[in-house]
Amino acid sequence: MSALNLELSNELQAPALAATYKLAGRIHIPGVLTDQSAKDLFDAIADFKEWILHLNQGDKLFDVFPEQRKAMTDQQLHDIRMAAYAGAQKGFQYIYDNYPIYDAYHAGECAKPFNKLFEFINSKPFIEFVRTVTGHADITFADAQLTKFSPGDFLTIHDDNVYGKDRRAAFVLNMTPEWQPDWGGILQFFDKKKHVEGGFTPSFNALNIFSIPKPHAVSQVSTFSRRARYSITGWLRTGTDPKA
Ligand SMILES: O=C(O)CCC(=O)C(=O)O
Ligand SMILES: [Fe+2]
Repeated sequence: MSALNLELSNELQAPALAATYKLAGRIHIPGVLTDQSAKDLFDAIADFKEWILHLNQGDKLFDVFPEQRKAMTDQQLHDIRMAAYAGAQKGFQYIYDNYPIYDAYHAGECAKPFNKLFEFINSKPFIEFVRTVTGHADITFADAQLTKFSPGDFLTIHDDNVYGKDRRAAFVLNMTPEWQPDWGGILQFFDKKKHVEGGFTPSFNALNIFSIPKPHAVSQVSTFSRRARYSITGWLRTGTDPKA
């Protein structure tokens, strides 16, 4: 695959988007990349094979790297999944595949096509666009991971607020072509009484941005979903990138 050359659509109306964001604290921006960029990015993601199975066990992170995963039996993988389901009955839980673009980039080992993706989300046009939309003129960099939610995967309610990370807003760029709301994987937002106050269906080439802290979740992808839910997710941060 040739190098990814990503560009923002030139039809984006940043000031109007900023007005919506100011009112709601969140926004769904369809058609954020040019059609060619979105297609090339999707092709790179669909080709990618080095997914890490990413879940928590209580407060601890639990990653299953590709080599370990290949060596596991179906029963072992099933048991891990059942442990995640049991965890979700008690508290905060997630299980999905990821690839830590930000960490890999700074370690000098980012999988080839995604170097360019990381550079794009930290490029002047992208940072200026998200500064305008969010009203946070002090955003200086973005971190990112690639995520893949397969049938059964989910991320329960949380608010993204981590002390010391200086996150100004969260972003999710959805990259699965065609998605039915019945397939789950909805980014849901909750009010103080835990009612669903709104949600974004993952639509292809749409960028969701939301303020922090804001309780949200990714609903479980249905067992009958015909696709996996692919996204690039991360945080728009201020200050000096500690890994740069
Ligand atoms: O994938 C999404 O829509 C949101 C992901 C998320 O909330 C997170 O990674 O903290
Ligand atoms: Fe989140």
